[in-house]
Amino acid sequence: MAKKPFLIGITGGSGSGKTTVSKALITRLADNNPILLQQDVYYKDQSDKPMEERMKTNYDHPDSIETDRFVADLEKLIQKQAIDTPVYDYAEHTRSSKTTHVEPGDVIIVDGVLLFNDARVRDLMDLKVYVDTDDDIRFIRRLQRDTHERGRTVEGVIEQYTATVKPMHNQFVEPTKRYADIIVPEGGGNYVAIDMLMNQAIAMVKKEE
Ligand SMILES: Nc1ncnc2c1ncn2[C@@H]1O[C@H](COP(=O)(O)OP(=O)(O)O)[C@@H](O)[C@H]1O
Ligand SMILES: Nc1ccn([C@@H]2O[C@H](COP(=O)(O)O)[C@@H](O)[C@H]2O)c(=O)n1
Repeated sequence: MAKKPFLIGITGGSGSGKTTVSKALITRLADNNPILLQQDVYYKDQSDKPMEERMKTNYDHPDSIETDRFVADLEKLIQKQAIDTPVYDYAEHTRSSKTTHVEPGDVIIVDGVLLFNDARVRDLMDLKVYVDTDDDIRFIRRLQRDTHERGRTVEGVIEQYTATVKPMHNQFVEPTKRYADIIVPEGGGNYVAIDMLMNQAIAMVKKEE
């Protein structure tokens, strides 16, 4: 029987450094067949809605994610089956018509802002990590990233952050810190924590062999 993959879930507020940590782990675990799955690609399709309506969606509420499909895909990867994930377009606030084919791996790294919100998702994780970065640093990073990479204006980022991102963070993200096995301060720059996570993943993969 194929060995069970080791699943690491990485959550934390928007701009905390989840993706940076996840990608650093993928690089360090290159010899252990790692794959990355981002919860963001499971934001619900809104292609049937006009842009004006899409811009009003609360993307920091758990209802904005297609969690049933996300759970089903995670379960398939754990059973060593390949999946086809949606591709998300932040500038258009919806999915593109493409999909990404993902082959199963021995280490599965999953990152997402609302990752520990659903008990079904939490229960699939072997190691749960919360990246903990100050709100003001997260906001500055988000402002820079969203204006450079996600097609947003400065005014739009500030408005969205105040209206939904911050209140939903306090309601749905920060409280899930209590589910974490490990809390990583400052994210991407914390090489000690990233190396510890890498060593734990390698040890668990070897144990399963
Ligand atoms: N330690 C760091 N120092 C400076 N910039 C960082 C650091 N970690 C992440 N960033 C930058 O901040 C932005 C958000 O980081 P990212 O890893 O995408 O966060 P998240 O996935 O939690 O939203 C990115 O542009 C990234 O390059
Ligand atoms: N159409 C969308 C979809 C999501 N967002 C924001 O993305 C954030 C999560 O991604 P991070 O990489 O920052 O963790 C989340 O806070 C949503 O507000 C968006 O702006 N537009």
